[in-house]
Amino acid sequence: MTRNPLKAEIHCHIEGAAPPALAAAQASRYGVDTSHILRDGAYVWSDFSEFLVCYDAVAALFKTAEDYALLTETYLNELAAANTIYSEIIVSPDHGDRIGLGADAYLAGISDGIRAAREKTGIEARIIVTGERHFGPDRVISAAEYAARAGNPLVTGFNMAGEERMGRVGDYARAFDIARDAGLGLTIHAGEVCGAFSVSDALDLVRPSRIGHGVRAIEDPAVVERLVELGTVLEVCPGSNIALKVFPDFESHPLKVLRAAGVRVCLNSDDPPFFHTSLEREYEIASGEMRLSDDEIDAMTRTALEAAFVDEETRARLLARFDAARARPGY
Ligand SMILES: Nc1ncnc2[nH]cnc12
Ligand SMILES: [Zn+2]
Repeated sequence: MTRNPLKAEIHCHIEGAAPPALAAAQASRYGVDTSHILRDGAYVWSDFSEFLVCYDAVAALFKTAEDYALLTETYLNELAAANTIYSEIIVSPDHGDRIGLGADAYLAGISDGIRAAREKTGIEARIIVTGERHFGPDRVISAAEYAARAGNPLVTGFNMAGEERMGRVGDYARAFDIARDAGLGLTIHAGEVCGAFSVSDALDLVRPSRIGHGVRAIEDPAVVERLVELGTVLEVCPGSNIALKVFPDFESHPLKVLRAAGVRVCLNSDDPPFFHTSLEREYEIASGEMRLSDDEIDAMTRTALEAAFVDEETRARLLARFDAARARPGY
């Protein structure tokens, strides 16, 4: 019998988790033509720029707080069914604004979805507010200001996603200062589309405890060394990296090498249906294609829980649940 380990993830974009069937249902409800982004039950894009366009078009199909509650609960229930005990969801108040819903209702819907899933399944989840880099520094700063004053106990972190090739990290550093001053955990997409310089810029100018992807640090041993010294956690998303052609195949993906070098890494799904993956599938890839042992995989789950943006009492509870499961005979 194959193992069904306990799982955790700290990097998944909420709109990126929309199953194509749900997006299609939303489109027909609102009378939106999706033939350019959705074909034969799959999202249509061919490179990173097109992926971002497709992502924004899918996001625009969710228009009310109830839509967002449904999307969030659907995703978390699916994670819980795959033995997942913790999830961090990346959300963009800009998307709430762009559809005219407003950031407050957007966040309220997502929070309702989290509470509903927790009640049904026991899964714990938190929200990371993100700025979208391709919307420019002013919007990213506004997103940080919004996160800082949200006053929502589920909002525990700040991120920057989007087009990594736009501007330099320094252009956005002020947003991270605002989020840091508000006590939010910091993470940033870097070293995904751009090379190791982007990771060192992030370390210098943002000083995050985690980096989204970060895998192209592998191109510069000095940057890998810095990640080890600082204990920065890389939120690695192998299926995403292969789908976006950051690396040609799982064989050449650097997860294993980074791990062996002492970098703290964990497994994540990023935008699962866009990349034909799921968190469950990422765990299968780690053990199958990447030949990581059960202990190595469990160590990555533990790293995700150690790096989670939660209060210490919640972290202790999650780690106790994880350790108790591992101690059971036959785990
Ligand atoms: N993989 C990714 N990289 C950057 N921004 C994103 N937004 C959603 N998915 C993303
Ligand atoms: Zn991401």
